[in-house]
Amino acid sequence: MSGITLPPRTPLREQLVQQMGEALLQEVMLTPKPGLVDKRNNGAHRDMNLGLFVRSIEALLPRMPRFYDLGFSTAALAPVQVLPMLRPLGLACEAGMLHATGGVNTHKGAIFAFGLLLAAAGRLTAQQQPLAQQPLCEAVSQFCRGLVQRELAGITAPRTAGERLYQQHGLTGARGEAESGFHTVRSVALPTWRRMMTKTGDKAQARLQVLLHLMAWNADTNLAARGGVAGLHYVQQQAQGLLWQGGVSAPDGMARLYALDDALIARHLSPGGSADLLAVTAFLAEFPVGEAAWAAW
Ligand SMILES: CC(C)(COP(=O)(O)OP(=O)(O)OC[C@H]1O[C@@H](n2cnc3c(N)ncnc32)[C@H](O)[C@@H]1O)[C@@H](O)C(=O)NCCC(=O)NCCS
Ligand SMILES: Nc1ncnc2c1ncn2[C@@H]1O[C@H](COP(=O)(O)OP(=O)(O)OP(=O)(O)O)[C@@H](O)[C@H]1O
Repeated sequence: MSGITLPPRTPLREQLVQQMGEALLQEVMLTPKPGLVDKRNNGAHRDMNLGLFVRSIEALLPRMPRFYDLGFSTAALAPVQVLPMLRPLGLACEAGMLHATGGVNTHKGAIFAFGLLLAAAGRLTAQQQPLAQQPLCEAVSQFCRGLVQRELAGITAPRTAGERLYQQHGLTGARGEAESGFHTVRSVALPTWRRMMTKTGDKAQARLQVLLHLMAWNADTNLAARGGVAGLHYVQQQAQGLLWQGGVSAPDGMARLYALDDALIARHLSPGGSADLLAVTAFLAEFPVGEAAWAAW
């Protein structure tokens, strides 16, 4: 593209893409995740398994630096002008995912979220702003300003689950979460992560507790697409009940988690959106990075 200033191939860009890959791998390997693909089973999915997720991640990562580069080279533009330029990259990523998975949607939500986050990181770096959680999420929110109103409010013939669920129930899904600057991640998941890491330092247990909190409060359109609003509320109530009884740290916490896994599988329910936000939480937990990390010392 002529006239576009691309960033130098800095270690920072490669570090961020590596952090994204690690976050996605940690998410799918975490076990037991109720209703989701993990090392114990394929959750409520007939068309997915662990190997497919790993192949999908391997297919996605080489495409992700483009989001950072576009965020960097468009740093002088108004944020709302950037999202339409990111969309083709996102759709190409989805095509790459579907090619790698034989047509199975493993990371649609993750591509959207991480494409925005990497573009935000590129924008902040070009603007010499600190790479920390708050400015990163604020930049994502600015990219997506008006997205729900623009893409969902006027829908007459819904083509996707997300569009249908907005029309029927006003659920905003991945778009709403991104436009809010990942509010659920910042207000629920990251505080839970920090609290658990301070309390026990056990990363696996902290991630399971984060997932439970996300399942308890996130309006996950994957659940609503599979089980209607009743299915979404069932999972939220079950997760809230488990947390109320002490969560994963309770003496019978893990046994209750396995039982919830079996219950969601029996009901064909999969909290895929919460799984995506779990990966976003793991990614953001690494920030501040770069100069901001040194400045934070
Ligand atoms: C914006 C997209 C992902 C919305 O897709 P869709 O209409 O199916 O919406 P929906 O929100 O139901 O689901 C998408 C995925 O998001 C995840 N998800 C569901 N609910 C939530 C939630 N509350 N919070 C976060 N993620 C969620 C699920 O894994 C789901 O598979 C899609 O339309 C799209 O534009 N994809 C191309 C990628 C792109 O635009 N990238 C450019 C920005 S980088
Ligand atoms: N470990 C995981 N297991 C299952 N789904 C996950 C996992 N991690 C993330 N997800 C998310 O959940 C989505 C898969 O859920 P689901 O299969 O309900 O979506 P779908 O493919 O759109 O629906 P359907 O399979 O009914 O056509 C993926 O797009 C992904 O965003």
